[in-house]
Amino acid sequence: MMMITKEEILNLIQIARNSLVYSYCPYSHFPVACALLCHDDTIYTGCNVENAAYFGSICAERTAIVKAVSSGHRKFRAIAITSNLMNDICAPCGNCRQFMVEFGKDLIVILANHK
Ligand SMILES: O=c1ccn([C@H]2C[C@H](O)[C@@H](CO)O2)c(=O)[nH]1
Ligand SMILES: [Zn+2]
Repeated sequence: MMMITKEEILNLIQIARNSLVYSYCPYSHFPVACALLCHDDTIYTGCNVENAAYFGSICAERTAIVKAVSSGHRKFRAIAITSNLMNDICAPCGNCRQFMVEFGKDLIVILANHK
């Protein structure tokens, strides 16, 4: 079983929250961001990047995974996902869940509200 410390969790959530400002979401007006912790402790951030062809939009989670994989990382420990919702969490879509499980079934998924 993969382990993660409380400090690592809080750090990932903070980094994800800090990346919300980069979200490009002129169509949904729903900013989502995340922080992906690699096996070697490298962290990649991601945000949703939308497109006028809405189904061409990419979610925050896949942005981070694609950044990491295209930089040589394939083993991940955890991902923290957040949005601008003060009192609710944002759950990853099916496409992103498929992307996550592709690289390991024991990824720790942290869903955080906005501070
Ligand atoms: O877990 C999620 C859920 C939604 N979105 C994005 C996709 C789209 O840009 C917007 C509205 O669904 O939020 C993400 O990035 N991650
Ligand atoms: Zn998604």
